[in-house]
Amino acid sequence: MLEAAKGAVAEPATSDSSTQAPPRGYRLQLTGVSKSFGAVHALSDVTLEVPAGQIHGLVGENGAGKSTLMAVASGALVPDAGQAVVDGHEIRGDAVAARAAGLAIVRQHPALLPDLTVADNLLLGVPASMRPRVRDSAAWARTCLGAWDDRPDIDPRMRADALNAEQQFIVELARALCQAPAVLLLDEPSEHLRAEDVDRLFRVVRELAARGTAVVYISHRVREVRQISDRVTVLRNGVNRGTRETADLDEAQIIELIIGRSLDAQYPAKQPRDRALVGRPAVLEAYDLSGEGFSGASLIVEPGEVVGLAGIDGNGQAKFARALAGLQKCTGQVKLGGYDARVSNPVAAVKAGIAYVPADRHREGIFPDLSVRENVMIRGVRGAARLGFVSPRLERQKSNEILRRYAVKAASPDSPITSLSGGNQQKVVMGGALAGAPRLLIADQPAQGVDVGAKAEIYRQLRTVAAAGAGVLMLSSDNGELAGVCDRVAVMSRGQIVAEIAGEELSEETITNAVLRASSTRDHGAATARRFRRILDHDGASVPVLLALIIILAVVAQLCDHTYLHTRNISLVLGLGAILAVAATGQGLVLMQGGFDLSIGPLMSLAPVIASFYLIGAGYGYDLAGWAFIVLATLVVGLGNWLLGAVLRLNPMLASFGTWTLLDAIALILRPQAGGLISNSVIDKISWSVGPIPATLIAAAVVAAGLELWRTRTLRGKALQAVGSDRAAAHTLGISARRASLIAYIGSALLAGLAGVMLIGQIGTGDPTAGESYVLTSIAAAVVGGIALTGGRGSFVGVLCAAVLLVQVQTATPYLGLSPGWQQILVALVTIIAVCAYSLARRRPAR
Ligand SMILES: Nc1ncnc2c1ncn2[C@@H]1O[C@H](COP(=O)(O)OP(=O)(O)OP(=O)(O)O)[C@@H](O)[C@H]1O
Repeated sequence: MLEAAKGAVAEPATSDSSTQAPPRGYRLQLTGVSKSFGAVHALSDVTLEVPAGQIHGLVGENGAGKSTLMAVASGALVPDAGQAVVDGHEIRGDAVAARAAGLAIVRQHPALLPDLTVADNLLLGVPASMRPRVRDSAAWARTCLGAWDDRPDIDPRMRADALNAEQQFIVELARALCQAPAVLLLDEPSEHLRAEDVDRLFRVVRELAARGTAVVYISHRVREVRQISDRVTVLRNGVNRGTRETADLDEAQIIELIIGRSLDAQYPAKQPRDRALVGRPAVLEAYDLSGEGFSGASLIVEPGEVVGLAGIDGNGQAKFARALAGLQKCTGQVKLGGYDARVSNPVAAVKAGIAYVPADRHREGIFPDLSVRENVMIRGVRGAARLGFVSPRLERQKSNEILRRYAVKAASPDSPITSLSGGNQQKVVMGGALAGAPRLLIADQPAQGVDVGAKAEIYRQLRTVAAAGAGVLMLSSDNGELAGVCDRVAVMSRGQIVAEIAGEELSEETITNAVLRASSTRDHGAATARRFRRILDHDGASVPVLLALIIILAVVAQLCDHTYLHTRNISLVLGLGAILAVAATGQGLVLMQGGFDLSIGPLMSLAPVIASFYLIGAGYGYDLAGWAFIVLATLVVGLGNWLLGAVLRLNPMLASFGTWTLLDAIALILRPQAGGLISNSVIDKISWSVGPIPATLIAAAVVAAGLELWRTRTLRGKALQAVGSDRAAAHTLGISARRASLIAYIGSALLAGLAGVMLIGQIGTGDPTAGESYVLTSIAAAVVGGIALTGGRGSFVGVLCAAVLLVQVQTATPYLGLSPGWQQILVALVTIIAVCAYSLARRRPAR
């Protein structure tokens, strides 16, 4: 096994190292593994053993159980029966233990945390013993990525959701490779890679195997499995159908083992176009189309024709196709069926009869909250609608027909789409698009991740749709597939169509030649725009803007009324700003991990209420009891919110609404009306200030800066963001969501308690409603400060600035000559503008 030192990455194989004898014995042993999901038996008594240095192909139809088996091996799933052993360590549903034992997995759908940077994703995804110091992570990540590509176009500071599917996959791959794993599981690794990168992958995999890594290689590309693997295991319906030496099998035999019968032909026969279609206007005429990534591209698709778009990824073909589907702006002329058409947006494109199947199934293809049936019908729903009404009977009938035709393996049509295997999800997306009887079908990687049997069915359907008079534009990184299915293939390079191949000339070789001969580009354009976007995208980008707004507002208010910048007024704004800042920081902590806390305001009220009974100058014992009760109350509330939200899994908003009501009631029982004077010595201590700067603001700044450091410089801080960013991916990486929630809720309650204590300095009495206004303003300040309501990102220093700004907006209105009603209007305006600005800055261009 490669030596992977802390903070280092695996050295690329040298001729010396590759000649070392690999360690003996099985590095991966899966014995008698069974796993069911309800009525679906995903695995039944499967045994798979991979010795050191072996590359083991794992093949089978969609839904055969390959990914489930790998999930058991990697600790993501607990088997119902059987055992998984990685390099001598038994693994049972513990991803961290599997990783520590030397297992690395490259999943079909990369488990990346979208709001975190590439460097953070790499850092959190490797075993603890290999992690560098957090502040060295960017340089370390560069080395990790460099192990895959010596000129990586991925900046470790980019957020994962800014990467395209191929780049995301490369990050997942780099994460696995830099661990120098004892066992490497590759689940359909070539689906996201360009042809030349597949060769590189093979090289890397062979080097790892030569050093003793046991590799499991899952793929539907039988030719690749034959090329790379030493032995091959076939799974069918969750059962191991046998393990053989790969060299003993040819492609046809492997296919036969996979589908249980021989496949007549992978590609359908290309019938000549129906005579009736000849002479009809072209389905698509695109003239001189230009947009981001392509220019001057012209293409015609005749009725009955399947046209392919080939080219090295990043040469404009995907963007050209998206522009035709109305998903990207472009100039030029588009005609559909002989008439000028506007495809300026997807609604117009769909109305014009264009159906688009995206390459990125997870981001744009499936509707994860809907069932299999709903996902099928949502694309082809027009076929089941009469006068705008959808007939449930027809919908059921049509969706069942499509599920049957593509042999979609699902427990029931009403199961959630996310319970389907990756390839079955792709079949649903394709089946739905084809059912919509489009005039022009644009399919980007239509057979991605689909098994050989269903691939053949998809190809047949593409030809059938065309034969019926539609036009098909197909994009694929597999030139063999383009040659097999298309009548004509256009090759794109540097955003332009540089060649067209048709008829007898059309073959995998001619396409590959044309692609390689064309000078290509890899989308490095718009680097400046990307740099600017990265600046905007930075979590701390809000801070200078908010500070500038604070100064501008102060100057304007001072110009309107020269008493505005009076020391007392400054002190008041900063004092109130500090209270809101601490409350909003607590709110931000919870929001960042994907929760919500409505109990902050009422908990703030409780502090002065408790203080009004105990902190009244009645002696040391009373003081001690008062402070102890305040701390205890915050801890109990924090723990309660955590139990309800993270353990009992109640909706966090509803759970904390319950706590809010309860706390309100307790405060009102203790003090039905404001009363009870808190001792002056306590108030004086809280209200202490340095010139116009209150001590509370200094405390708020220390809290914000401390949490900011914690968030950016510690693994716990990053883990909290990871949970908010994508709970499922965080779970896969072995990050405990419960622990992150506990930190967030306890932290939030403690900060609410601190804000309540600060409130004592302002009101000096036990007011049971004093904190009420902070329920919503704490959320507003957190959002204006840049914390995403969806979790995963934001800046605590931004929250501090936003709190001061919001208080300043409220206090400046009389100085600006506005009536008190304007206070709320201005706060609402600032919040809405901030939300719009953040969502624009964080919007990702579709890829
Ligand atoms: N979380 C889940 N809930 C319900 N069913 C599931 C779940 N995960 C997998 N399954 C089912 O288990 C079976 C095996 O799925 P698995 O993802 O292992 O197949 P696969 O061989 O990897 O397929 P593909 O080649 O399409 O990726 C499928 O029928 C799938 O629908």
